[in-house]
Amino acid sequence: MEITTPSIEVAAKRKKLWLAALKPPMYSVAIMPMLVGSLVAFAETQRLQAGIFVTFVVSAILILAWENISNDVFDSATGIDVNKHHSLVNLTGKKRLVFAIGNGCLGLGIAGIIAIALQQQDPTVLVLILLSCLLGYAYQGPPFRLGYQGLGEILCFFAFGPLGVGAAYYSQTQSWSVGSQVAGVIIGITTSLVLFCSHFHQVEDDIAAGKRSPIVRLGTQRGAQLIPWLCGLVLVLIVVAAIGGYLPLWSLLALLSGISAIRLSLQALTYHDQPVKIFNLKFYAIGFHFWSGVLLSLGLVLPSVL
Ligand SMILES: C/C(=C\COP(=O)(O)OP(=O)(O)O)CCC[C@H](C)CCC[C@H](C)CCCC(C)C
Ligand SMILES: O=C(O)C1=CC(=O)c2ccccc2C1=O
Repeated sequence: MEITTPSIEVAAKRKKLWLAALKPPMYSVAIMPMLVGSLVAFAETQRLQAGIFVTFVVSAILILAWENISNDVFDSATGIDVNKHHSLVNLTGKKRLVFAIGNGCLGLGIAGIIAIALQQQDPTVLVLILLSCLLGYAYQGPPFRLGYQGLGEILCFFAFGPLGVGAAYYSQTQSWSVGSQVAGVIIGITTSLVLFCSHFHQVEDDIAAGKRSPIVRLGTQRGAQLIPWLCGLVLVLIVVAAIGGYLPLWSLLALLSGISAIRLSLQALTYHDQPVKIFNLKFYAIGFHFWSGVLLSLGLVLPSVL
């Protein structure tokens, strides 16, 4: 039998809390719009500006870090995070420092986007990303706090979808295309699905803090029933985009993510009203987001390399 001392247990628990606070898997939602938008440009033009791509990915990660760090600060003011032990504010007890670090991330992220805009002598990308950040602030910051009204998924759709993917495409081509916007809609829906799935285990805390998340509004059962329909919509859009010629036929590879969609739907339908079992639903949704995005990306690259 393994003997563990209390201090080792405490350290392991603390490490777990820090990992939960920093949410490493979540950063795939920042990378995917950049990857897909840039690869739609590559599929259409056979060119990829690697420096711009890397700068954009790093900036997107920094901007998402700001969103998450400042989320803990704003939520500490409403009392919604009292039971959230992995809130950065609860973990450190240093609200001002946490806020300053978050704002530092935002500053660095925007600096990267400004560098792209300056290199291209074109402010379009900067305007699109500033708009995304504005939506991100409106989600959680005063006086808006639109996430508390259940509007987060709509903001999330536009920020990561048409705006995020559109900005990545524009940074490569300095033009627009229907294909990139169709890809934007697909990424927008899968990203909003992650946010939607993050509410199931928080219904009680949300009601107590006056947050009317979509799951508080719909109830967990109807919320769970919506998930297969949203996954199905994504898969239908992939078929329509590929058959309609907006994306390469190889994009149909992304249909394989249907396996993740089935796992996600089954988990939601089975455990929707059991917080202890449903707390990790958002990671199932990240799985669907990840595989649909990666396989779509593969489908965008393969026609040029085969
Ligand atoms: C912070 C977000 C969700 C967390 O919400 P919640 O308060 O329920 O979570 P906790 O339970 O952990 O407290 C995500 C909010 C997303 C937002 C609507 C849109 C963000 C836009 C980004 C700032 C823009 C990113 C640009 C880019 C990568 C294209
Ligand atoms: O902590 C979370 O639950 C989320 C964090 C986050 O950055 C994000 C971004 C886009 C969609 C959903 C989410 C979260 O759910």
